[in-house]
Amino acid sequence: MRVDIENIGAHRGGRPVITDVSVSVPSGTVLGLLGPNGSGKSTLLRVVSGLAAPSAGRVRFGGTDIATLNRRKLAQHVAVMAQEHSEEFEIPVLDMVLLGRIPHGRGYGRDSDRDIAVARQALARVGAAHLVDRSFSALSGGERQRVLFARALAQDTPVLVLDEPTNHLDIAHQLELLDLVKATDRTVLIALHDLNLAARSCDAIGVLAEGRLLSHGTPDEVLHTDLIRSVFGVESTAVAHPRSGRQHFLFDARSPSRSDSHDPADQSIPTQEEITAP
Ligand SMILES: Nc1ncnc2c1ncn2[C@@H]1O[C@H](COP(=O)(O)OP(=O)(O)OP(=O)(O)O)[C@@H](O)[C@H]1O
Repeated sequence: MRVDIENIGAHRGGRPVITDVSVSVPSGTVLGLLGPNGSGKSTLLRVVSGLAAPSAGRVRFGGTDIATLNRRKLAQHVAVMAQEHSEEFEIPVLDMVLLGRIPHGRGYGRDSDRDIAVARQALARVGAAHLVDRSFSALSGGERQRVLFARALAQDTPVLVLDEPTNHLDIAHQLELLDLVKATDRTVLIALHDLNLAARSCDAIGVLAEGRLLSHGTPDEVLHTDLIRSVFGVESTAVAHPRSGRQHFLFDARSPSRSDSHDPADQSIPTQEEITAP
């Protein structure tokens, strides 16, 4: 299902934090949102998932303005994995994942055998089948992230909105989650902080800075050392990955103009030879 974000503006705390953002995500593709802390990624994702109303513009799923969908219909279209969530849910993991099935139910009552099968399958897909009988509140941060991702998968929606879903995950589980995201046929919007993981996992990248979409395109089109310097204030070196040939960034130092350090040694940027020397 195609997602169209059209001229979105959004306020938080009475202040404009998103200004005139337009971007389309073709059906079945992954859009990665990158940008410094506070650049508006979560706010934009809240608007796209219908959790917050925009102050301007509209979001369309498959051509339908999401403002016209009731809560249940919306939840049948989009599953959200938010950045912040209550840490102390004293409910079994299976029940937590079954919450994702509510939009498909006919009302309150027993979960169907199919709902339970879908929930168990989702837990297995994220490598969390062994956690099924544990209490959610007794899980580690990374385990909780995986269970919440399973809940989003179990919701079985054509659109997935994931706000920094790799938080707390060890590197193996980061790669596993992003590979699942990449392999899914759903349309995915995902906020990430790791530029290299984003380039590896996303079909397109959108870079937000101060609430505006500064750049949008394929990872190779968007990510380059000048953009990383101007948006993140970091000097970097692009190298070709020895096996995949894919562009990879090495982060060398904060840009001198932004660095807190006055020691020139802290700001020296290694040469290509220094980086590639064995
Ligand atoms: N509840 C709130 N009330 C007031 N202002 C808020 C609120 N939440 C966020 N903001 C402000 O809105 C702006 C955008 O925040 P947002 O969380 O969307 O950024 P982000 O790019 O997701 O940041 P991060 O990378 O740190 O998660 C920031 O200036 C932030 O301080």
